[in-house]
Amino acid sequence: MKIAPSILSADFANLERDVKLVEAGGADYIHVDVMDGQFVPNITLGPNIVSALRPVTQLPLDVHLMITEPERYVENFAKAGADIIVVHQESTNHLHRVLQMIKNAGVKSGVVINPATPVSAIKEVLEMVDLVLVMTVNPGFGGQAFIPSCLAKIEELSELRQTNGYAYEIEVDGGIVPETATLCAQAGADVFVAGSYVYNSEDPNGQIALIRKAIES
Ligand SMILES: O=C(CO)[C@@H](O)[C@H](O)COP(=O)(O)O
Ligand SMILES: [Fe+2]
Repeated sequence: MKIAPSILSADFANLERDVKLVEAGGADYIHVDVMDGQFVPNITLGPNIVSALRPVTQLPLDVHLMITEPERYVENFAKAGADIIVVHQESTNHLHRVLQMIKNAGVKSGVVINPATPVSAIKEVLEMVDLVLVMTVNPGFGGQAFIPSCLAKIEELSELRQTNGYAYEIEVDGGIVPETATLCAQAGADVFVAGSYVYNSEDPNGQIALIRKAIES
């Protein structure tokens, strides 16, 4: 079970401090939300922030691309120091090609589906990815409420993994707090992204410990 704090809710004027803080508190990945103002109605950061963060942490950088036609930028993010690059099924006409590009760049690849997208839409690429991300909110913003209908997709992905011997991790992102993390863990999730729950607190590492307790109990 892994916890991936999302820096979307960190203090952008103190990113180094906020990344080092959660690393010391037992985070497993640093989740980096990249938004382009087109695929989603918000703009965040680009490869230059990933390269600035690379030397400040030993943790894998889990880069969630919410951008149209990610094939235009995956190589830039790989060069910047991303360890895992995750692309939306809905963002490209060439999902297989972009996943191959990520692999060829020497980086782990992930595919992500929005709440309205079924698992069947990514069936053909499940054997080639290292991670499948199930959005449990509509992408674009932190602090939204968890959408319970997404749990069935986590169960489906968990069953498909077991039946076919696939190797992907199942990550969940959006509205993760101890209660929803427990439901996702029961459904088969392994990686838990949490932004506002961790960073909108006086004690981010206390919040990480509470999620850890919920998913490991
Ligand atoms: O990808 C996204 C939002 O699009 C996330 O990674 C958010 O950062 C999650 O925020 P919380 O729901 O945990 O506040
Ligand atoms: Fe994300």
